[in-house]
Amino acid sequence: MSHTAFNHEKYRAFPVIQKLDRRWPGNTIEQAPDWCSVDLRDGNQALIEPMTVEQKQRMWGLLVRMGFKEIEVGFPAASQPDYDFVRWLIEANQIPEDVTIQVLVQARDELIERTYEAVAGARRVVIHVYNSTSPVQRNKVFALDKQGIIDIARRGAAKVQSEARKYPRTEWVFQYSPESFSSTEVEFAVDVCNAVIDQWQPSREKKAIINLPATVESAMPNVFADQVEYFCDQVNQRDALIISIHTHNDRGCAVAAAELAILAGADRIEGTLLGNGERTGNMDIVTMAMNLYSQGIDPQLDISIADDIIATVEACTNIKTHPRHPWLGELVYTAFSGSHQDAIRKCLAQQRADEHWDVAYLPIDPQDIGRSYQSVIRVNSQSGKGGAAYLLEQQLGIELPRWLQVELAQPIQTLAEKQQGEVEPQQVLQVFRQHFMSREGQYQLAGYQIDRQGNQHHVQASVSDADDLMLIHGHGSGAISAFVDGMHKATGIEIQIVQFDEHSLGEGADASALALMQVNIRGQRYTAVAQDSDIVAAGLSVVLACLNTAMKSASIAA
Ligand SMILES: CC(=O)SCCNC(=O)CCNC(=O)[C@H](O)C(C)(C)COP(=O)(O)OP(=O)(O)OC[C@H]1O[C@@H](n2cnc3c(N)ncnc32)[C@H](O)[C@@H]1OP(=O)(O)O
Ligand SMILES: CC(C)C(=O)C(=O)O
Ligand SMILES: [Mg+2]
Repeated sequence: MSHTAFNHEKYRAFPVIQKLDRRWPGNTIEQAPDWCSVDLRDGNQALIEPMTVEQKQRMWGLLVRMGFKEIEVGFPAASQPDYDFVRWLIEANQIPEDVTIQVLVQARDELIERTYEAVAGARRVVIHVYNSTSPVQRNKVFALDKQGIIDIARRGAAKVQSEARKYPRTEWVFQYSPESFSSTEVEFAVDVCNAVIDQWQPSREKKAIINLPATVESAMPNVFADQVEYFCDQVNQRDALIISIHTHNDRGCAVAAAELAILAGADRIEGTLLGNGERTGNMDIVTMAMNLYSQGIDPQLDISIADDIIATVEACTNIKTHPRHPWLGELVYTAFSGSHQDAIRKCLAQQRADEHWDVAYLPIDPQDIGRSYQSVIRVNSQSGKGGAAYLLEQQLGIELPRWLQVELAQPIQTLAEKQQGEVEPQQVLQVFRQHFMSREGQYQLAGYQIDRQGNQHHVQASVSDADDLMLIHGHGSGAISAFVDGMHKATGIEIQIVQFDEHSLGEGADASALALMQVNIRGQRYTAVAQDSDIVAAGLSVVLACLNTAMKSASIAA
């Protein structure tokens, strides 16, 4: 049944920009932009419970560790915690030489004055002033015409400038945002910014920052790129400006919009870690940085400390990270499905350290961000033979032959379906031991002796048969075939070896051998694995283990 309130006719399409000279589609990103974290401001203002000073201090520590050189630390004129935090940074000497703090303020005189008081004594500060410019803000919020909006911007810019003169020991950088830029007529956005630029008179040596926000993301990223390219072409004194981008994620494209904006000529990106921020969040800097990293570009941020990033963001925002969050989510380097596991296993086995990364389904090496290969492949009912084999191989340190992978897949699938969930690596090992390495059975190897003449082997072995001890003699081209011959003579059971593999486990005094075998007895196949410190004993024992498995089945026992 349709819901009458759900009516698309309530909305209209975003106006198309008639831009026939667009150049950005042919550009590429070749280096990281300047980054500015706004976690402590835009991220903070969107939280149910804004960060305490302690949480802000913790977030600050992380941002510095990651290598941010510009950090918007708050809106100090808005609240006492914001003010106190900024004072702590300055008075406790917490700002490294190469890091610049940024503070946000509305274009209002009393707030600008308080903002300067808050940052007094800092070495270098970006004063970020803004007012909103879009039609809905002009008409409904500010009830002003275009000139009225330009006047707010110019007056705010002038006030920022005059206050700065009162604190000559600080190096001031001025930043202006036409808030709601992407919903503003782009020609008018240029006019407003030109008024601010005219006031500030920046130069190539002393640039101003013009920050272009998609305060609410309202159109596709290509439209935003057109707006940014138009702006960069038309704004005055482009070479005296740093063009910054501040996108939000209302349509889920904040990162894409920021990337296309770089193609369109922007220099700097504002965003937050893991995308916290108003509504659906700010542009996620971690995602954009990792997008660059995975293309061979140095992101100039340390994302290798992924677990630290997640733990700190979660502790400061009280928001959990989605397990499928791009690049950092708990599940993004994990494959449950069979064909993915198979491909990952094969590619990982061929990946060489001196070659570019080229692994199907894994866009980067999970180890780069501290994830182990152990967690790459996980097993549930969607998994094929490769998954369980991979987990077992990780634990045993051997490569399972394909025929045994197939054998192992069946009991693992049964278990996965039975428990309706993930099969842990330990369970895979348990199933393997239960199914293939049982030491119980009628026949056990008690001792052996081998004579070799040329290619001929003669085996004399003692095999316990329940309470008796059988002495067997056999001949063959190898120790195993000679033993099989002896067992045939002693029991009348013909054993045909279908598959046989041997691996050594461990090294030195602790080394042992693993013998893997599949036999055919009276038309049926049986599989077993035996382990022994002696490689020949492992090979003979696995014959008996296969025979024991066969003896337990109805067809042989009968
Ligand atoms: C897109 C963004 O994220 S912008 C940043 C938004 N962040 C925040 O607002 C968080 C911190 N802000 C606050 O705590 C408060 O807004 C304060 C303390 C700064 C100011 O509070 P108030 O004085 O009550 O004003 P408020 O913010 O509600 O704004 C209302 C008034 O300021 C004017 N105003 C709002 N923004 C601006 C601006 N950028 N420049 C100039 N005037 C502005 C409005 O027109 C309105 O004027 P009116 O009272 O004459 O109608
Ligand atoms: C203050 C501005 C830059 C902002 O946060 C926005 O427009 O989203
Ligand atoms: Mg914002």
